[in-house]
Amino acid sequence: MANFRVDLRGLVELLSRNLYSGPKVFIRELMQNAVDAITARKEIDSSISPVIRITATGSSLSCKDNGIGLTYEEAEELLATIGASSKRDELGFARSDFLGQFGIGLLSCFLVSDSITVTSRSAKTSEARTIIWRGDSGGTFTVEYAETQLPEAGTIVELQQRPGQSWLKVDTVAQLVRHYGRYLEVPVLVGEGHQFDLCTTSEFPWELGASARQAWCRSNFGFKPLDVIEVLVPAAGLRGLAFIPDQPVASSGQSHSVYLRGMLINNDVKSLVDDWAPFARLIVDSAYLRPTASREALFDDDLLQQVREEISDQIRDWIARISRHAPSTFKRFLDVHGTALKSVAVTDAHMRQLVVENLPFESALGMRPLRDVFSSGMLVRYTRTVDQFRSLVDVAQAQGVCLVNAGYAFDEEILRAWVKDTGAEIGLIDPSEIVGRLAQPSPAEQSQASDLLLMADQILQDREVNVVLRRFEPATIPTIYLVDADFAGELVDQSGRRTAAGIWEEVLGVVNPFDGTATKRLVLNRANPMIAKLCSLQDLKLVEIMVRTLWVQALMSGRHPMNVKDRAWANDLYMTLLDRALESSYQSPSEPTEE
Ligand SMILES: Nc1ncnc2c1ncn2[C@@H]1O[C@H](COP(=O)(O)OP(=O)(O)OP(=O)(O)O)[C@@H](O)[C@H]1O
Repeated sequence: MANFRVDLRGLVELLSRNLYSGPKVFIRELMQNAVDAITARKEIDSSISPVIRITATGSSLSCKDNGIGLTYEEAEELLATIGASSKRDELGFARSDFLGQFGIGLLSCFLVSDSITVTSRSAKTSEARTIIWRGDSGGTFTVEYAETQLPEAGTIVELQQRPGQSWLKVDTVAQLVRHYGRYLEVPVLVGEGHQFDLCTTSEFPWELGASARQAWCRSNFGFKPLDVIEVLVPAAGLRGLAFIPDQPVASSGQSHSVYLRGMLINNDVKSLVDDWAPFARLIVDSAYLRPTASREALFDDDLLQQVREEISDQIRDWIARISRHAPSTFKRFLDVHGTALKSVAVTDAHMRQLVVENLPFESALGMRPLRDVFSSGMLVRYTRTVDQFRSLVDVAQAQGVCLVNAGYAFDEEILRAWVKDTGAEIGLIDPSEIVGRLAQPSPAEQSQASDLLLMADQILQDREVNVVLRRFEPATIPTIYLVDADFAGELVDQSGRRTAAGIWEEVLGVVNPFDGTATKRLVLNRANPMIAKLCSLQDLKLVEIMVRTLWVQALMSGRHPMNVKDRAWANDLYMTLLDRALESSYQSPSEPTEE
C-alpha cells in the first residue's frame, strides 16, 4: 500500500498565502502554544511562576516555557497530525482557556525555518523523560528520548534561520512579541546572551486612570478622544474601551483592536459595533469570542452578534447620558460627528430619532433641531438647495411656512424617512403653494401694473418666465424668482396650485398662468416701494432697464445659471447705471480762456 508523501513546505506556503498575513505570525503561534501549555500546567500545579523566554541570535531562535510539556506519546501523536484536534479536548479542558484551536499553528514556524526542534519534559509525572521531536519542512519527523534530562518540566522550541530571511533577529522578535503579546498575562522575556527584556509590561488601557487612558489613545490610535466609554459584555468575557474621536471620521467606520486573552487578533477588526456608530474606535479583550483559523479575524457567530448589540447599546446609553448630563461634550460630539450621524440616520430609525431631536438644521427658526421646527405649529417645507432656502425663507415665513434647508448631505433622505416614520406633513417646497399664499394686489393696483406686466412679459419673452404681481411681506424683498423645474415630480401640493389658479381666474379673469408653457415665475412684490414706483413709471426706457435689472438680480441672488444674453444685459446695465450716475453729477469744466 502506498502512502501519500506530504510536502510540508508546499502546504505551509499555501497556508501563508491564503491564511496568514505573513511569516511574522510564527511568533504569535509560538507564544500561543507556550501560553496554552502554561494554562494546562496551572491546572495541575498552581504554584509555578509562569514565564516564556525567547532567545534570538539572528541565526536561530529558541522559545522556552514552563508549561505542561509533552510525553513521548503525546509528541508522536500531537505533532504528527496536521490539523488534529488538540490536547485540550482529550484532557477535557474548556476550549476557552486555550488560544490554539486548530492544530496548525506550529506549522507557521516553517515559514521562517526549515526545521523545528521541540525538546520537552512533561509535568504530568515526576519521572517523565525528556523527549526531542524533530520535524523538517520536507514532511518528515522523528521523536526520541533526549540524552540529557531538562532540569524542569516545560518545552523548548528551536528554529534555524532560513537563508535569505531575517526574522530571527532579536530586535525584530522583541518588536513582534510586543505587537502580538504585550498584554499577555504570562511574562515574555526576549533577549540574547544574558540581556533579556520583558516585552509584556503593558496594562490594558481600561486598567489605567482617566488621563492615562487619554494618553494611551493619543499614542496608539493617534487622536485625542472627545470622551471614553467603558464597554463590558460578560457573556463574551469581554472588557474594553470605546474612544470617541474629537475629529470627524470616515463614514466607512473605524478599525478596532481586538485581543483574545491578551493576544492580538487584529488592529483592523470592523465588525465590533453596529453601522450606526462609525465614530467609535474600540480596544477590547475577550475570553470567549472565537478566532477564525488564521487567528487574524473573528468568527461571525451568535456571540459576536451579541457583542455587537451590547456594545452598540452601551454607546447609545452614553449618547443619552451626555445629552442629559454633559451638554458641552454632547454639543461637541454633534458638531464633530454630525455628518456621520446623519449618514446613519438615513437608514437607522434610532439614529434618526437622535438626529431629529438633537442635530441643528438651518431653518426659518434659526439653527434648531428638526423636533423644534415640527413642534412650531407652522407648516414645514424644505428646499433642496441652500440658495433656494436663502431666497425663499423670509417670504415663506411671512406666509406661515417654516422652511428647512435640506441642501446638505443626507438631509433630504432623513426628512423623507422621518415622514415615513411619523406621517409628519413635510414636503418639498412647491412654488405654487408659496404663490398661492401670497396676497393678490388690489384690482386698482393690478390695473395700474397691467402695462408694466405686459412690457415685462415682452422684455423677458425669450427667457420663458411668467411675470406676476403679488403683495407680500417682507416688503423689503422686491421679487421672488421660482424655478419650477426644481420641483418636477416632487410632493407638489396640487390643492395650493388649484387655489392659486382659481384666484387668478376669479380675480383677473385670465387663464391660469401656471398652465402656460413657462416653467419659471418672477413674482413682483407690490408691497415693495421700488416695485410700487415701477408700476406707475411712464419712462419706458427706464422700465426696460428696471425689468432687466430685476431679472439679472433675481438670477444672481439665487445663483441661477446665466446665459450669454443675461450676461450681456448685466454688462449693459452696469454701464448704463454708471453713465446715469456720471450724467447726474458731472459738471463740464469751463472752457479754457485764452490769455
Ligand atoms: N510549547 C508547547 N508545550 C506543550 N505542547 C505544545 C507546545 N507547542 C505545541 N504543543 C503541542 O502541539 C500541538 C500542535 O500545536 P499547534 O500550534 O500546531 O496547534 P494548536 O495549538 O493545537 O492549534 P492552533 O492551530 O490553533 O495553534 C498543540 O496542540 C500542543 O499539544
